[in-house]
Amino acid sequence: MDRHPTVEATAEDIASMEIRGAATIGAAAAAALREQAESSDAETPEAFRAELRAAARRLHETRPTAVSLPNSLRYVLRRMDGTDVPALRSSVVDAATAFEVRLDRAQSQLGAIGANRLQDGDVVMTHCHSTDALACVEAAVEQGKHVEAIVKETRPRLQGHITARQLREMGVPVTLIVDNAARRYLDDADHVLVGADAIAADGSVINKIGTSGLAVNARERGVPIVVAAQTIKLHPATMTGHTVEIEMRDEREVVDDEERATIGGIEVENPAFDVTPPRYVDAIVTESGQFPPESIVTLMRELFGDGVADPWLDPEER
Ligand SMILES: O=P(O)(O)OC[C@H]1O[C@H](OP(=O)(O)O)[C@H](O)[C@@H]1O
Repeated sequence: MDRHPTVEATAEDIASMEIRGAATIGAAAAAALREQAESSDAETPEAFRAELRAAARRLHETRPTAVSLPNSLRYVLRRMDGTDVPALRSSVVDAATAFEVRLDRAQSQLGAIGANRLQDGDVVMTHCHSTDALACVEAAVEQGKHVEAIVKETRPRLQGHITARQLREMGVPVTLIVDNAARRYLDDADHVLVGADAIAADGSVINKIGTSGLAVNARERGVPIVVAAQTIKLHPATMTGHTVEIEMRDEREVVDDEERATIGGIEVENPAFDVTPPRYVDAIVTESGQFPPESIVTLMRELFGDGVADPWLDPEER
């Protein structure tokens, strides 16, 4: 069997952002590997392993920035073990399921830790849509705290609308603003609360484009910047000096072809993420506790000290 249709569909949905958000992408990738394993008709262990690696490669090539995707694939493929196909299959199924359970548990632990930073009556300003960041607000609300939110709409994909909807479902009063209004409304905010697609070893935060400008403005206004990021957002390759690739997305997300033609010959750039240096970040909240950005490398060494091989590559390519 070649790639399972679910792998292909998941890959397409990640690329088109039908499936989006770093944690959600990681969970979807693990589920797709499980589907591939469950339906595999490989007759030899080698064929099974090759199939799983091919599926992981397809998922890996979809979006380059959120490290939860390779961390998810790594988690599952490293646990692929056995001398026959049934054993290999069940190791992959178990690993994918364990990964999903871990994600859920990590997010609720992180939420409880992040909620401690929020006081009754606080106002948070959000950027984009982060399930990790929202877990902090949800836990605070469940503790009985009244929290309000100023939600940046987040051009060009308007993920702020998802954030606004989910906050309303929690009963949180929401003020939606355009991105350009953020500085004006920072005076009304007690925290900037964002997620992350990747955290580098020096504590830099790679998150939705606009995060770094927001952080600089928040620092100037004296508003603390909190990043909610479970440990699958830690980018192990940055420990050895690799940089994080910033995804450039389709120009038509910024301006459609018709409008562009009326403007005349212009260049359009659409980076999906930017890098916020650690000096603009007050705390990174993970399921293992909260850290000043500069000390996140200690946690990274603990979690990824055993190396960061890419198990989706064929053995001869590694
Ligand atoms: O894992 P959670 O916290 O849900 O999301 C983390 C981050 O993923 C999103 O990226 P995109 O919308 O997929 O480009 C945002 O940048 C968000 O902060």
